[in-house]
Order: sequence, then C-alpha cells, then structure tokens
Amino acid sequence: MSTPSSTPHPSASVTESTRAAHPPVTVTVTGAGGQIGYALLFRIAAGDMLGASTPVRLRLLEVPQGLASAEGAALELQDGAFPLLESLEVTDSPERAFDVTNIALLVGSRPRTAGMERADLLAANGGIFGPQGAALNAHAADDVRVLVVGNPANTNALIAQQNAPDIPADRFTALTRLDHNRALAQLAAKLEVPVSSVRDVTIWGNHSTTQYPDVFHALAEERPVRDLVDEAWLAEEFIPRVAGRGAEIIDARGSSSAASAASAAIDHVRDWVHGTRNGWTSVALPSTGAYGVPEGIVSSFPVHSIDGRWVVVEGLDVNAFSRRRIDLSVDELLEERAAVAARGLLPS
Ligand SMILES: NC(=O)C1=CN([C@@H]2O[C@H](COP(=O)(O)OP(=O)(O)OC[C@H]3O[C@@H](n4cnc5c(N)ncnc54)[C@H](O)[C@@H]3O)[C@@H](O)[C@H]2O)C=CC1
Ligand SMILES: O=C([O-])CC(=O)C(=O)O
Repeated sequence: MSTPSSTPHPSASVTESTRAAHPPVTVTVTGAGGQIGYALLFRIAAGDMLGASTPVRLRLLEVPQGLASAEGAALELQDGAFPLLESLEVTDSPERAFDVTNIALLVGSRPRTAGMERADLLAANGGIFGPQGAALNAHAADDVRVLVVGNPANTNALIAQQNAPDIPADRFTALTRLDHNRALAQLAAKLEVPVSSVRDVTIWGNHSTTQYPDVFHALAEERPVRDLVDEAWLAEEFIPRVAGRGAEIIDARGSSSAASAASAAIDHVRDWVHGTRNGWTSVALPSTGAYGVPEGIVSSFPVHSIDGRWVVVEGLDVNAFSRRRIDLSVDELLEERAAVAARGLLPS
C-alpha cells in the first residue's frame, strides 16, 4: 500500500520565464532513506545535477521500513528552502515513484559489509531490479534516463533494462564514475599534479575488483601518463588500489562509501544531460559489441556525452596488458548474467 506524502514548494525565485526555458524535471531516487540517498538529495535540490536554472520535482521511493528515514530527509529538504525544489514526494509505490519520471536513480538495495564481494549481493538485490524495470517501462516519461547505483550495479542494470523492453536500451546505465574519479585522484596524487589536469582514463568492465582502470590513453598536464608511470606500479599498486577502494572505505568507515558515490552519481547525470567536459568519462552501458565486449551485458566503456547520449570513444588501441584485463572483467559479467538468468531474473 502506498503512503505518499507530498510537499509542494511554490518558489518565488523560479520565475515564469525561467520555467518556460527550463521546464521542471522529475527525478526519482530509490533508497532515499539510506546513506547515499541522504548525500544525494541535497545536491540534486541545490541544482548540482541539472543546473542552476532547472526546477526539480523529487520523488523518494523507499520500502515500508525505510519510509520514516526518507520522510525525515524530506523534512530537512523542506528546511533547506531550495529555490529549485518544486515538489517533493515520499512513497513506497514504484508505480507512483516512476510516474512520468525523467531521471531514475536506482540506489535502493543492500550494501555489502566487510568480507563480502559485490557479487555476493546478487541474491539479496537482484530481485529488486526486475520489478523496478517493469515499473519504469510502464510509467516513466518517454525520455527517461536510468542510473543504477545499487550493487552489483552492472548486472542490476542489465536486469532492469531487460525488464523494460519499450525503453531504448541505451537509457540504462550503471555507475562506474566513482571508479573513474578514484583513478583520476590516484594518478593526480602519484604524479603530484592537480586532479583537474588529468583526463582520459577509462574504467572497463564491471564495478567490481575485476574492473580495469586503463591509463594508456590518459594525459596529465597534457603529457601521456604511460610515459610517467611503469607497468609494475600500474599492476601492483594503481589497479588494485582503485579496484579495491570500495573495500578500503568499508574497512575505514565501517560502512560503504556514500558521499563520494553520491557525488559520482551527480557527475554521471550532469554529464549525460549537459555533455562531458575535460576529456571522456566512464559509464557502464549495454554493450553493442564495441572493443570485442559481447552484447547482452552492461559493461563500462570510455564515453563522451553528445547531445544527451553516451557515445563510446572509438578507435583506441588496446594493448595486450589491457586486453587481458578487459576480458577477465567481461568474463565475470558473463558469469553474473548466467547466475541471474538461472534465478529467473531475466525475461526469456
Ligand atoms: N556503484 C557504486 O559505485 C556504488 C554502489 N553502492 C551501492 O549502493 C547501494 C545503496 O548503498 P547505501 O545507500 O549505502 O545503503 P543503505 O543501506 O544506507 O540504503 C539503502 C536503502 O535502500 C532501501 N531499499 C532497499 N530495497 C529497496 C527497494 N526495493 N526500493 C526502494 N528502496 C529500497 C533501504 O530501505 C535503505 O534505506 C548498495 O547496494 C551499495 O553497495 C555504494 C557505493 C558505490
Ligand atoms: O564497495 C562497495 O561495496 C561500495 C561500492 O560499490 C564502492 O565504494 O565502490
């Protein structure tokens, strides 16, 4: 049973002419009562995701036991008096939450704890994304864009996409921007350069420990990174550090990354809507066969955002060091797909 509560926010500062140029965008956040939700909602309301001129209608979806926490976040959002926040609604009904939604951030799901791999969450979380994909298919706006954050994110995105046959497949993405940002930050620290001067790293494959952070095309202060680091550092320090960062955060904090994950989700959607800047980014999206990655999985690629669509960067040379690692991560995604198919989570 749905328990919606709606709080209109008539905003004096969003003028009629602003509204005409920038119609309101409906954004649904699932798992809104959780820790990523708490970090994400205020950034969206402040305009960090869609820009300072775009009013937002927020829909917060939770399961019944999470509603109180989401309601609490909603009270605080109201107290923020955000000029762009046009309306705010908390519900436990996916149908209501996804009704004419333009942007769906699928965060709601269980996080892992110390000692778990993200794939261990397939059993706990896989069942969430089929029904949500079907609800999106039935209720979302024609232009809906979907970002899956809940782990294991790539395969959950695949489940949602496969259960939404009427939505173009390329509207379903999974978050590898956090890994991308981690790779930029690690390179900047190693090379002692500003993080803003590092670009064109790529996360390939799965958001898991098999992911491959590739620096062979990256630039730092316009110099090729491959000339500045050696393969031993890449193989023994950089790649394990980036791929293992989620576990490092869990060990340090006692719970999984939240603010950095929320920030990466903001970056992902902002670039999707407004275009990439400062080189390419990394996004997990349904493979169309680029770089030998088979169709039928959601895998991370180097992409530009052009006119509101992700476009895979073409023609990159993939050396043997990279090929081996991409293939390993792709094999893991194929195994995850087989596991969820065996559980009946993919329509036949
Ligand atoms: N892709 C990425 O880079 C990252 C992914 N994650 C993943 O994000 C997910 C959420 O993490 P946290 O916010 O820290 O967890 P959390 O446990 O703090 O919050 C999750 C919320 O989701 C809600 N929820 C569960 N099932 C739901 C459903 N069917 N519909 C709506 N809401 C539902 C829960 O009630 C809870 O409030 C986890 O799976 C975590 O592993 C976390 C960090 C980075
Ligand atoms: O590691 C986890 O479980 C949370 C996550 O996905 C990350 O921080 O990259």
